[in-house]
Amino acid sequence: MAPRPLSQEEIDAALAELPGWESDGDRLRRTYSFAGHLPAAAMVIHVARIQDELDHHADLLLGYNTLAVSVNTHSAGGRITERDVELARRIAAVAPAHDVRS
Ligand SMILES: C[C@H](O)[C@H](O)[C@H]1CNC2=NC(N)=NC(=O)C2=N1
Repeated sequence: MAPRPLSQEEIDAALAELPGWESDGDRLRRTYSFAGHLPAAAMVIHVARIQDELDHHADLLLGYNTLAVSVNTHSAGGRITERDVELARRIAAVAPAHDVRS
């Protein structure tokens, strides 16, 4: 069964516990900055492992020292669900180990 889209109140409550993450209503987003390119690239691999574990996959855009993460739930028509919040929480939990600068 497809997960249920979250209400705006549920999204706001989730974002209150996810510093630096934001939403345009249809996606959860955050851009992380790192000390250089290799830390940013290593974060991609770490996020990819989490995504395969959760079977839930964000769009990732790797820059020189940045990684932009943007996620919604395809099976919910591109809306935000608890699966997106769970992925964001997992990413937020590992980010400090990658020398995030902002
Ligand atoms: C078959 C597989 O479980 C689905 O395609 C998964 C994979 N990753 C996914 N990722 C995202 N962001 N949304 C989905 O609905 C989704 N579905």
